[in-house]
Amino acid sequence: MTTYLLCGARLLGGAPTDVLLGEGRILALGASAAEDDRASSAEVVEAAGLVALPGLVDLHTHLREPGREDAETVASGTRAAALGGFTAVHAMANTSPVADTAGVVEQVWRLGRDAGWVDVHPVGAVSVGLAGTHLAELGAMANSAARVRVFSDDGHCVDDPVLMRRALEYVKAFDGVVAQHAQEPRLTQGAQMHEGIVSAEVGLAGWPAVAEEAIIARDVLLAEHVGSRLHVCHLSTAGSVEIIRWAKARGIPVTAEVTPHHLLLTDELARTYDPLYKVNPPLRTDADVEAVRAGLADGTIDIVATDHAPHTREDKDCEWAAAAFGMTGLETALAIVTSVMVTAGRMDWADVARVLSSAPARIGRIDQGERAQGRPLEVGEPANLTLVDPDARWTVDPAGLASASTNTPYGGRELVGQVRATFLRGRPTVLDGLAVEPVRDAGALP
Ligand SMILES: NC(=O)N[C@@H](CC(=O)O)C(=O)O
Ligand SMILES: [Zn+2]
Ligand SMILES: [Zn+2]
Repeated sequence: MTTYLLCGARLLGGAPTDVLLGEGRILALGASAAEDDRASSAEVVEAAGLVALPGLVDLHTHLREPGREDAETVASGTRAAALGGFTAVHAMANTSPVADTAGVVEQVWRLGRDAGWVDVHPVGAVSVGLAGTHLAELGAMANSAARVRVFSDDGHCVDDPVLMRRALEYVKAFDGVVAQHAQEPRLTQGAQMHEGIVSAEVGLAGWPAVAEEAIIARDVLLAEHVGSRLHVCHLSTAGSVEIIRWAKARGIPVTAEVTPHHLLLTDELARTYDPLYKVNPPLRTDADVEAVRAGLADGTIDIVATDHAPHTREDKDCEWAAAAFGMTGLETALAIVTSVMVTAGRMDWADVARVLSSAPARIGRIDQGERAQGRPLEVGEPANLTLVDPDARWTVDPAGLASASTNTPYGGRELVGQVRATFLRGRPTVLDGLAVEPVRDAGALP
């Protein structure tokens, strides 16, 4: 088997170190790496100046297969993920058919394994058909080959408090987590964008912050009541950050995610009437952006998740009100976190490794190793890692991205931080910023 010697990589942004990868694992670090017998035949990867991070893990990706292969497939979306530095993604359940049975989650898991770009961990639906009335077969999905641990009706809110309570109780049996799309449906009927000064001025129906905050407040209390893990998807308001901060101080087992777009963009962009900026939850105000940045920096918000939501031209190239909600994000996520948090001095690379790898891996229960304990990149750990040029400036070209859909809101924008290489179990899926080949080794290491 080929071994790879990464020369002079800065582990988590530290001093330059050599890293030897082989047999799917990190074989050696530092001076011993180059001296190791197994390094003599290694392929050398020049990594001077590059930061080595543990392979990124996305807890929230829409891969659209089965059902909307015109927007994305497991193969196209996971190739985009590898180019974005990811080695694992959680595939959301709002497919067609919905991933609400063991059969569908196993299908998605197999498609991911066959594609070989990243590990695909299917998310199971909470309710049958995402309809919000009957609990899906959570246990069967958990016990399937896909080993589902994250359950979500994402795209829809589990608004019935009794169903939410039952789901929280049920997933305890297999250490699962319910990931809530927090949106009070009655408060957001017909809503098109954040409710505020801009919505009033442009004349689009408003989506009040309270529609998100009311559900999060209810759900943290439910999680406390039943003693079960709750995860809050794509939190977007200052008030939501306050509620999570309060809940954590109280010891409630809640985790929260923010998307790159909610860390960067605001509702001012709706003035363009360009549906590229139409997303659920909506882009909020400057004050909200500042609150989610502060919440991420102080650990109130646990992770960054992309909510990569590819849509076809037919679904996006139309007037605002008719367009689908969602934007792509796998290939720009790391650069936005770098630009907004690292270059700005609010987070270091160890923090990036936490919010984009170890914390999402732990929430999704996808491995029990050092990475999940927050100590990635140790000898013996799976060789899932990403090399980033921390200073590279690049301009986003929608046509140059690998996703099958082009609905990125960042076209023409200059970002800092570029993925140069991604390794999945010791094999490169990306080298020199280009996709190499998938890893077809039938799954995880023993
Ligand atoms: N985020 C979005 O705007 N859209 C998502 C659904 C979701 O994440 O709620 C989608 O599936 O398109
Ligand atoms: Zn959602
Ligand atoms: Zn989503």
